[in-house]
Amino acid sequence: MPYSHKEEYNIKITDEVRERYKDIIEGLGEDTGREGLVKTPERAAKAMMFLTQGYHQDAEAILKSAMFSENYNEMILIKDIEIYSLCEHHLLPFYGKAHVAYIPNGKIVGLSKIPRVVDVFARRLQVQERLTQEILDCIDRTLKPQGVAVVIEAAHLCMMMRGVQKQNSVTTTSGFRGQFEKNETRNEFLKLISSDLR
Ligand SMILES: Nc1nc2c(ncn2[C@@H]2O[C@H](COP(=O)(O)OP(=O)(O)OP(=O)(O)O)[C@@H](O)[C@H]2O)c(=O)[nH]1
Ligand SMILES: [Zn+2]
Repeated sequence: MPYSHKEEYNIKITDEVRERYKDIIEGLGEDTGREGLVKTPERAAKAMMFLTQGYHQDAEAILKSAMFSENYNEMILIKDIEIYSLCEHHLLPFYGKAHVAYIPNGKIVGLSKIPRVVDVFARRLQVQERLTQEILDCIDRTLKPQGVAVVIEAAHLCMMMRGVQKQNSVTTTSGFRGQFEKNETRNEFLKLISSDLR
């Protein structure tokens, strides 16, 4: 069966990334011919393609695919969304939780679409601040809610395995728009994300 344009593109890029990984592994002094490493450049290329697939995904379209008119004017909070991203400085993972809330303005969105949007932006080379902002902007622009809030708490392997080697530090970033710029709403959101209720 002939490959589609997208599949052909993916195969070409994976081939190129595989060859670069081979160079890197050999540059580190390893033998890419030994049994355990023969398929490693290919596996690593596929893993990296998976971890950066967000470049080829459209977060706005994901939200638009499940927007429904609904007269609900309270906060909707999806908390503890696990995130795995790659720090753009060291290409090492950072991981943790995202908490996303919005107050609708006539439209709600299918619940699963929020974590999907989080993944689209997490699966790119990132800094935590931009990841937070991109999720916030996308929901604000597409859903046009009365307010939106995003908090991300994450541990960075580049600060744990190397560099300053701090094992327990957690970085928190946040963004608030519309109603969440008011202290009362923001505090309600912050209280809800700190509760253990599931
Ligand atoms: N603001 C921000 N910085 C990040 C993030 N991920 C990694 N970094 C930081 O990016 C910085 C890069 O600084 P450099 O001095 O160029 O790199 P480096 O010599 O490897 O720095 P050290 O990690 O301190 O050893 C480091 O301070 C990292 O901690 C992130 O998501 N946001
Ligand atoms: Zn880093």
